[in-house]
Amino acid sequence: MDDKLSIKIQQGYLSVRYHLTKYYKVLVLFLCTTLFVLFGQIVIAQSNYNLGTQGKQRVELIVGGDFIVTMNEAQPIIQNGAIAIKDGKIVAVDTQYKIMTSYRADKTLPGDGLVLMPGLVNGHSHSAMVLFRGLADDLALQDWLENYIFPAEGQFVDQNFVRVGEQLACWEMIRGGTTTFVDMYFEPDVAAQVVNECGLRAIIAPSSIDFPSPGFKGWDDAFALAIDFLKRWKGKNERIIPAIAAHAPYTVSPEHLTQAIQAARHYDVPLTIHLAETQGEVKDVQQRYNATPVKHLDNLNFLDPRVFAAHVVWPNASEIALLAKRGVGVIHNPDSNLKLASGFAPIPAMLQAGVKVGLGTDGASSNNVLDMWNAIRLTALIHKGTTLDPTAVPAKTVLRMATLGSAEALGLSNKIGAIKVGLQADVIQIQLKEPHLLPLYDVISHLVYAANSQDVDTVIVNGKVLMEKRQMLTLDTERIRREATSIAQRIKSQFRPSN
Ligand SMILES: CSC[C@H]1O[C@@H](n2cnc3c(O)ncnc32)[C@H](O)[C@@H]1O
Ligand SMILES: [Zn+2]
Repeated sequence: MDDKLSIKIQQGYLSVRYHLTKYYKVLVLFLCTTLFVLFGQIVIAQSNYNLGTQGKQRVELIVGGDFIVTMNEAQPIIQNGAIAIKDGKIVAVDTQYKIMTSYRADKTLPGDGLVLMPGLVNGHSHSAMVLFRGLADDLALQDWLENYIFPAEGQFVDQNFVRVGEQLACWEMIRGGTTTFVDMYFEPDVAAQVVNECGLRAIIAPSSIDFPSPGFKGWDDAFALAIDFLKRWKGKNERIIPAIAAHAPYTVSPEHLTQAIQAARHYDVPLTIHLAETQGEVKDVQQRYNATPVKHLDNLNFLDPRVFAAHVVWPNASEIALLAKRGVGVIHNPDSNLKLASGFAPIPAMLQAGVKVGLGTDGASSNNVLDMWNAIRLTALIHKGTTLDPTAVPAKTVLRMATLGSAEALGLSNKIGAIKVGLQADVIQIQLKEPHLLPLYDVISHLVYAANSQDVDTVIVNGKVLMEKRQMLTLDTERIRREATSIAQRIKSQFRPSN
């Protein structure tokens, strides 16, 4: 029958019928069935979703990785893993399947082609010195410090210098996967404000030294400001830990070193110092105090677990034993030690003795980058060369030093340094797809010997994403570039070294 409309009067009603061909009847039947099936599927999906989300715990963030390198002895590497983050802390570490079926998150950062690991902990830096990057190279420590750096600091370091320098340093550190750093410098309130805004975690240790430094006549006024700073900041911000810094045994008198450690104990804060950095320092301290630098500090009752010392290139065997016994942390800065020709710190012997050893970059005018991947790679290489032993400081040990090792040395391992339930969520994702990371046999090997700072894909501190897929989220990088360039122009035209 042809399609046609027929209108009839049937039993008193007006009947409108549309006569369809066989072909159209099949089509209508097909459409109705499809609609019915689709509707059924929507109902089933909705009830599955309700069932799924009802049983799932809500978290803020889920972060995945093809591998999680945890630094937790109990579960060192998890394949196809993920973590759940709530209130800035890690609340679960497991396989992706377990995490995805147990938690629902406001945001998920999938882990395909990525390693998830603890953020890097830079145990020694002078952040704002990035503005002196490349100003004085190829010099020995004393010449570099006395004739170039101290004069430059006297001439240019002020609040604006530290604000811009700190921002530039934080930008560089976030790009490279550093999530916590130690800042031993000037203008601590400005530094703390920048750290607060950019989202990193930092120990901020205002410098005290026995002679004039930017803004100070000498030790007394510098130390008074340091105490004032720590009284105002201690316990105020989860990510900002105030500390005390005494420059070094050759620039701070025994009375002032004693004052520093007493204050650190009284206010219960960390204390940091440059120690046994060069052979010249060992000679100088020996002559003045009739003791080698570590022994000199021990004679002053200075050494305890709240102290962490940068460099320690020239300790003798009994001093290494003393550092281990007193629980002092040591921060190894291989780039700086090589560039200033200070020497090779006896890291294998210190690890063997049980010293808490972490890694740092030092300032960007003795390095010249705040790049922990360089420090990791150098540490894994130079000690093999100096000991003629290829098993010295293996890859796994170095990666531990850059994360949990530094955290232990700084007294922060109850908060950071590993991917473990209860610790703060300071984690990074590293890409594994670029050619220098292919093929992949051993993820730890790649992280130590092949990866670099540009492989850092995403950075999270305290559960907050600071860089996502290399996109900076908390700093105005264009403005920082402009301001840093303008300060550098002034330094270039006005700086006069003192020799
Ligand atoms: C008082 S701490 C800040 C002070 O230390 C200077 N400094 C930077 N790097 C080093 C180093 O390797 N050894 C000794 N002193 C260093 C920095 O320029 C500040 O003046
Ligand atoms: Zn230093």
